[in-house]
Amino acid sequence: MKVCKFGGTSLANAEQIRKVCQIILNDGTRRLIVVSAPGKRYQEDIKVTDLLITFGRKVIEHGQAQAEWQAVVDRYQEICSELQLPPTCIGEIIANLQKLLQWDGEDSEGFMDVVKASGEDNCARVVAEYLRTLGAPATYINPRDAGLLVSGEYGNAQVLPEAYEKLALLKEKEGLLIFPGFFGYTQEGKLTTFSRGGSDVTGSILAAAVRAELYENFTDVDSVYAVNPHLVPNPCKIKEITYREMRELSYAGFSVFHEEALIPAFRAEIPVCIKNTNNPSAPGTKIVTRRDNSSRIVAGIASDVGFCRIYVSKYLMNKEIGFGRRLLQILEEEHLSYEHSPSGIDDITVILRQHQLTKEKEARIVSRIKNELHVDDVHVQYNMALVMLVGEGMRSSVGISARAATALAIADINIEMINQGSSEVNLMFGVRAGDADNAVIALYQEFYKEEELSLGIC
Ligand SMILES: Nc1ncnc2c1ncn2[C@@H]1O[C@H](COP(=O)(O)OP(=O)(O)O)[C@@H](O)[C@H]1O
Ligand SMILES: N[C@@H](CC(=O)OP(=O)(O)O)C(=O)O
Repeated sequence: MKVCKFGGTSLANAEQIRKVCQIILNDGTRRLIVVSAPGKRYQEDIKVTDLLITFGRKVIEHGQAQAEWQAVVDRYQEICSELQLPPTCIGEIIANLQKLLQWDGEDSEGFMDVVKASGEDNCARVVAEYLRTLGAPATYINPRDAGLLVSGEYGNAQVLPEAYEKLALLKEKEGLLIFPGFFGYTQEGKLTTFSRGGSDVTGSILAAAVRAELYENFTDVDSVYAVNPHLVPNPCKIKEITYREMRELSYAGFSVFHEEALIPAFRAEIPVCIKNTNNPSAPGTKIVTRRDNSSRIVAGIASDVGFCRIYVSKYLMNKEIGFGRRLLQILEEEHLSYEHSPSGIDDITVILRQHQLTKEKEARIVSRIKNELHVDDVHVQYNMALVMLVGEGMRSSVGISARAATALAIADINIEMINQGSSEVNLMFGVRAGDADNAVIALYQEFYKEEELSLGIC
């Protein structure tokens, strides 16, 4: 059995849904299908999930949001009528969406998750209905009935280990199973969504649970590229990439596959393939345990913005037992997660996602670090980007850091921090956010030279 996930771009309108259903029907082993909510139909369009978020926020703030609600209804109405689905289908969807208008004013975060999840839930109903009109035995599956149990952190659910046993029973069901992505239920029965882009996570969990022969993730590009295709035209295609490389690149900004989607598939050793709904015969990108890295040492280059760093210096820090622990404990007590912490003899930098910090929190942390750790200097710097070179082959290659640093110097980019992951699969540079794109381009030119591209090494 194959598990297939179709992203929002693959389900944006009736024409795309027709393509998706053809892909499903072309291969009898594609039986467990995960769908996202309809995505953008064109560049300036708005994804259904974003329409729903605007709707939910307005309901919370003003008690009603009729125009925003109608915008969501219109998207489904257009799809259902173009697919010529029986009127009961849109009737059921409108009834589901009407329930969202009757919020009782309690638990606004829980309400937002219910609102967001309705995007995938209704889309799964549409896809199942359309497949039935084509004569295929398709059933909509409710994640609660199927046992997709998750933790209760709204907007950031994590699958619970006990979910897998129940989900494995899906294998025994007949016909095509259409499963809405992006959400599950807590033990207490509360709907909770994964973080944004989380339908990839649902697909990976299901693939692991049913021990799928393959997890196919359908999107709108022919493959994963060595660099974001919006930054470099026609970048090198990645044919094979390891789970670890993909995990690092997803973390660092490859939005094509959710960073949390690798672990379930990896642990269950399920091969993953990223493919294009608009060009399904293209081989796509395979995510594998091992790859031959002799031809391509650097697998990919990514960047992400929105980081800040807390710089702390104190003479003889290296000799002070427990300094690092006490510093990180302050962050823990302030409910902050940190990403990295490169250090020197007398100083240490802690890098965080800056959305976690408010001005008040920053002031409190700085004052606690000063007063409790008696440091010489502490300051916070915002708007950093992390630029990451990733490749399993880097571990055994001499001179990668030197080449990267030289390329950045030639591009006149100031490196504010360098960090090499302990596994030596990644090399990370902290730069100003405004330099991130140029840094990626400079590194791409260094590691993917014209002549190599023309030799067909990519
Ligand atoms: N390195 C990369 N390789 C391929 N696509 C990338 C990369 N980095 C960013 N992307 C973007 O990811 C997009 C696909 O992800 P997403 O929009 O989440 O798709 P879906 O709606 O199918 O889930 C592509 O259209 C592309 O613009
Ligand atoms: N629809 C959700 C979940 C998702 O995975 O979407 P997509 O497949 O379009 O990235 C979101 O926009 O976050």
